[in-house]
Amino acid sequence: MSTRRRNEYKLHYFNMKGRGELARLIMAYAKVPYDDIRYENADWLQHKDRMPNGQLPVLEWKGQLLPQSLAIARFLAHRHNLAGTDEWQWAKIDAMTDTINDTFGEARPIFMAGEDEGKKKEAVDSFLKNAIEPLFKRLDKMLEDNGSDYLIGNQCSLADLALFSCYDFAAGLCGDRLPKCQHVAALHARVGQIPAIKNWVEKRPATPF
Ligand SMILES: N[C@@H](CCC(=O)N[C@@H](CS)C(=O)NCC(=O)O)C(=O)O
Repeated sequence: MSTRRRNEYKLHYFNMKGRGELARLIMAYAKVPYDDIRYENADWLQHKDRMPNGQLPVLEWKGQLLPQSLAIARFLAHRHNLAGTDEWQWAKIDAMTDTINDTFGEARPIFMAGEDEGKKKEAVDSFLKNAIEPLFKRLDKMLEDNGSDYLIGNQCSLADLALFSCYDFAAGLCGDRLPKCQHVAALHARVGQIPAIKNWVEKRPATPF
């Protein structure tokens, strides 16, 4: 009989950062072991009907399946001390996380372009111009004005991990074309230096974007 303890959580997603990496980052930050289940595109249709919305990510906890990346992130943030110090701060963290997460929808045409390099370039240009540049510029100004090391309040929260995840996702798609926003880049570096996050980034499976 195996004495190995089962992990409390299972995260179901594809082998990409996308909408799943935020949950992985939270669990890395909280040092919670979990099953990081990654589906290959070719196998996905076999599993699709088993998922509540027919999409991923899905968090499995106590035999139940929770869809929606932000519902998953909020649940984990509340359980692992990333939800701020009071209800108002949480509302601001939540709003910021939503705002950052909106960029994933804007990246969809890049994936829809398939092998068409011309279309792909157009979609990357549009993603940068319409989603990433306005977001990063707004956040850069906000960080400069609030003088804090973090987006909301004075400690790392879900919003900072969302920014870290979005930054890496955008870098994976746009490379060195990311806008140069010094406060945003400094926050990304600061989060990347948190030992548990650094450890995850160094050890995680190769994950393109
Ligand atoms: N609003 C959902 C969107 C989920 C979503 O679009 N998932 C995509 C991957 S990022 C997916 O499962 N695509 C495969 C499919 O729809 O069959 C969330 O935030 O989790």
